[in-house]
Amino acid sequence: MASVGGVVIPAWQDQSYRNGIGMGERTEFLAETGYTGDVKKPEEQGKADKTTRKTSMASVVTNSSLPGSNDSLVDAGSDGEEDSVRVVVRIRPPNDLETNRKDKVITQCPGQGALWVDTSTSGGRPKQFTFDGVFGAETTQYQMFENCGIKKLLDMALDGYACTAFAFGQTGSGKTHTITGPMTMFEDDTVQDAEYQGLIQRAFLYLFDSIGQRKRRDPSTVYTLRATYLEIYNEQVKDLLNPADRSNLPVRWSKEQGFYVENLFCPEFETIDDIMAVLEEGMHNRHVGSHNLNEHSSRSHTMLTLNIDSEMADPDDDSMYITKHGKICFVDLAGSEKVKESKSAGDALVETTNINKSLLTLGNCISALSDPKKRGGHIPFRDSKLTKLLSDSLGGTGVTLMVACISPSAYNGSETMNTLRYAVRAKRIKNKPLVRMDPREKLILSLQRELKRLRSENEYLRTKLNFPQSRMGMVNGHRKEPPQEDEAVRQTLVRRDTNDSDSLYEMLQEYMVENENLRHENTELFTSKDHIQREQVLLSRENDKLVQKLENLERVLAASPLSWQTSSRHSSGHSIRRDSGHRHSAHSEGPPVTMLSPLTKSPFDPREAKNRHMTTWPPSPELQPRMAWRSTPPSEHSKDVSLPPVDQKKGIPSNFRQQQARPNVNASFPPSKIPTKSQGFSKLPHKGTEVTPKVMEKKKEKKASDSNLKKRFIKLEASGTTGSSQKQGGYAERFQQKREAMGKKEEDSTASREPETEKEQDMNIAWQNREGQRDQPIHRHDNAVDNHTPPHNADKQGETNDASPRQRINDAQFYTTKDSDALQDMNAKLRAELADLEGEIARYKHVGKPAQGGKKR
Ligand SMILES: Nc1ncnc2c1ncn2[C@@H]1O[C@H](COP(=O)(O)OP(=O)(O)OP(=O)(O)O)[C@@H](O)[C@H]1O
Repeated sequence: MASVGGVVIPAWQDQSYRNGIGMGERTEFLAETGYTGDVKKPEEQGKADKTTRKTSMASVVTNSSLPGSNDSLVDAGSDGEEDSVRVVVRIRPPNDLETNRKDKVITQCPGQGALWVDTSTSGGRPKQFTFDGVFGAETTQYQMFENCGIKKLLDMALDGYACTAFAFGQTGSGKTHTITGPMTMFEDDTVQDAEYQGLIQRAFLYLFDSIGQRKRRDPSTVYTLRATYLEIYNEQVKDLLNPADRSNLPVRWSKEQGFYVENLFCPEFETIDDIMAVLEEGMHNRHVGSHNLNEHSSRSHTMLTLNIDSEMADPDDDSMYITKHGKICFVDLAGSEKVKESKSAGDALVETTNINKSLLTLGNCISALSDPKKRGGHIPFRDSKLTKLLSDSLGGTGVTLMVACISPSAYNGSETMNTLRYAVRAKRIKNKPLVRMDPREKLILSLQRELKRLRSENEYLRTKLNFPQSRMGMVNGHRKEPPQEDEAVRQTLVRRDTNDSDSLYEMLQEYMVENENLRHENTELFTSKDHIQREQVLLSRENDKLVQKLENLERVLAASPLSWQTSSRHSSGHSIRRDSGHRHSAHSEGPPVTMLSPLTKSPFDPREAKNRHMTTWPPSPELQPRMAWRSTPPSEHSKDVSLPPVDQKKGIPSNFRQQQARPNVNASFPPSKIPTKSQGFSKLPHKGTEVTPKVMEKKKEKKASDSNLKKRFIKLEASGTTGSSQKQGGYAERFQQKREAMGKKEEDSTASREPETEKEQDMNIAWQNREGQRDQPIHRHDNAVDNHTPPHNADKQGETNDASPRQRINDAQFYTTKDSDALQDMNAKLRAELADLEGEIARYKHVGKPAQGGKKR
């Protein structure tokens, strides 16, 4: 970007030809013309620079985002970004007539897109304009092509956009010279100097060169070029490539194409010579006349359109081919003329009237389109064939470059001002460029992309929720074709004849059905995930309560003489003391339940999920010992299960409960899987090991004062009426012995159980950390539980359940059915444990009551 004189031009024109005056000359010019109105002080200019730079930068960003093969593919099917019509001005050199008259030159171009026009001769004040580029009288055809922005348009046409370059201005201002080169080039075969070639010929060369480069980059891309050449003469459309048929071709409208000319001859060409021949043919056939202002005056508007179809493999899916229909249209408008100046008469007068009429309509359309208030309203495109055919280029989905051609002479001052006013308005017109594709193909492409995204989302959710993998291509629960076949069919269909609309329609339907199914399935998965989260939070909470209750009971029992008494009754010799090793479930013949303390905090507490990051099986090392009782990973339980039907009321899979249920809890407790001391349990600082005989004694003393149980124990002790106490001595004595024995055992165990390996140390540290978290107040989770909101979501301020799908997927990784399995199992285990303890207590009550009441047999 460069900035001179308060005007900034976009980068694509920065190296443009400068044929204007510098800053010094500017002052001189303004002084000469007596103009002071718009002169800015240097500091004001700085501000203006910044403002303009901002706008221009935005424009550059828009420009650069549009072309480019991959970007445009991404944009296909979606609304394009708004893009202003580009307007450049070209000033022709004074002609012989003007030179002879010694007309005053009223135009100056200081560079950077600025144009000053001295209208003092017609009583006006000097005017300042800014365009996307201003090209002075010395500008060569080459410089014009390189810098006006046409190259950008050609690139975009190759990318599938509809592009239009047109020249407008008064008669004799140099439109034809700019678009095709001087008319004499086509009349006199001797004048074939490449130097005079206009934008069209240079564009042809550029296109062939670009296509060659693109083909080298991607040999699979196929380009097809076709051309049409028409003129609008006296409001009638004529085919310049089919001069034999001089009939008036109808202009029609269709939803897909917009306005188009019916029955136009549209030859395909493959070489640069062919297309040059097309141009020459058209130039020979167009209506040209002569009048006072121009010896070779165009009496019609001409349109040369190059259709560029490109078929290429979809970069996202090799089997899919995309056909884009880009085009570049060169429009050489007939010039407006004042009849009294041109002295037209007869047929020429009719021509002039028609030309002026259509140009007036064009002007009205431009005015309406440039006015934000009128833009959404009626635009009078239908008032002329010219505006009908230019409707897509103006305010449509095309990309447009306008070259305003003007004379430097003061004699043509008012015409020049008219042209420039239209140019200023045209600059305000916004288009929304879109890649042109077959609508069905475009839909297929967008459906394919959505399908791909939904599939990966579906697979991801299934993995995270531990559901069986989906079978791709399911339609209403039934596969239509195996995947390979599906691909082959798709490929065949895509490489179809364009008329094969049935195949396309079928394919479209299949994609739509599959996408719909996937969307539905994904919604169900998300719902399931939410319910799993809620279930887990509730389960975890219940587990905590159970553990708490269990601990209380155990502590009471451990501190009571009953523990000794009861354990002594068990032939197995297992103590209910947790650290004594094992304890049989009261209700099963299964292996003994492992120590309770490691479970006092749910290892799968979803409320800690954020810190855990346990997303795969097997779980993280610190969790493995506590999960070792599982003989098989949960995924194996559900490996062959298809996606469970969803309970509509609850929104969770109807067999979700069954999946989680463990009919025989102990059946999944193989003894071999019980964690041993060598697995790092002996050092775990659970409450059992913390309760040393001394502590227990203190606790016992404290609790004894207010515990009914203790009162009963005391009575029992005093009476010494129990069978066991009679057999083995007094309660207090036995209890003391037991405590001593246990304390010794624990000391031995602690001394001999220094961590042996690094892994074991890590596990112990991990466990200690977990135990540390355990002491955190539980109520920090309760809000989340009560609100039925996953706690980690609740932590985030202002975040609700309508998070984006991606966010929801990310959340899902912490809530798997593995976690639910573990929580369910633990719950069952804790309940069994509790029942066991309650059984113990009941037994005690049974034993204690007779002693109390003196009725025991
Ligand atoms: N930039 C230029 N450099 C040199 N000569 C030019 C330039 N522009 C125009 N001319 C000459 O001026 C004359 C008129 O130009 P041209 O025919 O292109 O005008 P026009 O705008 O197409 O007019 P009309 O609307 O009547 O067709 C031609 O002889 C042409 O060669």
